Amino acid sequence: MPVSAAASASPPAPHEAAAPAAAPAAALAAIALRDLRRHFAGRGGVATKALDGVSLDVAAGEIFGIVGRSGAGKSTLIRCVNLLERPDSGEVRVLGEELLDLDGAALRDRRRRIGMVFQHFNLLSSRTVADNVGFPLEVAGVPRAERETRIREALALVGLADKAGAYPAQLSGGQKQRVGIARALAPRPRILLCDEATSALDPETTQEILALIKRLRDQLDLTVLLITHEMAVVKEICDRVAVMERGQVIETGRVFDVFTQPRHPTTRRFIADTIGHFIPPGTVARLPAPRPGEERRLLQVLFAGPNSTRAVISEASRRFALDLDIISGRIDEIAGEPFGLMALAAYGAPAQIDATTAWFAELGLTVTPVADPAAQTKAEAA
Ligand SMILES: Nc1ncnc2c1ncn2[C@@H]1O[C@H](COP(=O)(O)OP(=O)(O)OP(=O)(O)O)[C@@H](O)[C@H]1O
Repeated sequence: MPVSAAASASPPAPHEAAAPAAAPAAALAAIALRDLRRHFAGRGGVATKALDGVSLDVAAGEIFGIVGRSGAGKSTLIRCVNLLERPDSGEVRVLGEELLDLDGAALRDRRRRIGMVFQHFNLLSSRTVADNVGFPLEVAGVPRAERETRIREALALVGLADKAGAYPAQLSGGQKQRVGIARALAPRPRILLCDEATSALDPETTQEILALIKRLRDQLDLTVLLITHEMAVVKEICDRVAVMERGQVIETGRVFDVFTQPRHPTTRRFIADTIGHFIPPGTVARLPAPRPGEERRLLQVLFAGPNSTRAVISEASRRFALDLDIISGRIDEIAGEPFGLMALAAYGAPAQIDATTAWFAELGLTVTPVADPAAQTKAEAA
């Protein structure tokens, strides 16, 4: 079925967040999933809905992350893309072709365009690095001379040209994962699926492997779909992200937009875990008390884009006749774009503080109230 015809007949992927311009048209999607459902029979006859109507488009050349807690359905979803897992219903279009319509030799052939990298590397311990990398080629019947060329090529791509004769037990975790990636690349795929590829690695090695995946995407023009339970991985390398919960995609969009303007409470929790605690409680304890008739409110302000915060804060103090103390602040980067996170203590009449937060929102700043421990203690005493 031609992709464009199929795309016009299918519903678009739901929950697409801001910046629709960044979302691919289904016709350009390297991977287009529509309404995927996969139920597993559970104990006592209660079915687990591992996938409960998932639709997604992954554009050619992008790194797309799927994030979710354990049991959200991520593994089931990624395994549906190469039909290691067959959905009960839905559509799995990869590189313009419906895979569910294929079987036998045709399906095996199309799967060679989809490489897969695993959390625990899945290397054969009795084989050398070169023989592990060449394994999928051997299975596909690629002649020896061609195999050797491709093995050399794949090992060079991951920086392990000198380890061809080593055995997996002689390698570090990061090197084993590089072998896993070389094995996925040996058949020269167009798509790379990464199933928690860095979850078994320490933070430094994780950074190295993520940088490698990004470089390979650029160098080979790959499309990468990765699943992870860590928003930090998404923040590091993904262009777009989908957040999954209980078999459904609950939010999707450009990584920068999802981080700076999360809409779903689960996404907010994921992001809070990544950005970390922001207002040190000791600092709050040392803040002055509000004057009579005034209120003290703690606010977290996230800003992205052109507004200079310093100018915004002094302007707000003048406009709304209130004091704004900066408690802490930092600049971070998501997908190469800077954003700032600041904690403020606002002192003034409640109506003026409300007007200030409304004005900040109008300027495109994301304002989140933070519980004031002093106010809580007072309320408890009353
Ligand atoms: N083969 C299976 N048989 C029965 N239930 C399954 C099977 N595979 C997955 N499930 C169930 O489907 C749900 C989704 O599982 P899945 O592994 O896709 O989630 P996940 O987000 O990848 O979680 P994890 O990171 O823990 O693997 C879970 O409740 C899981 O127990």
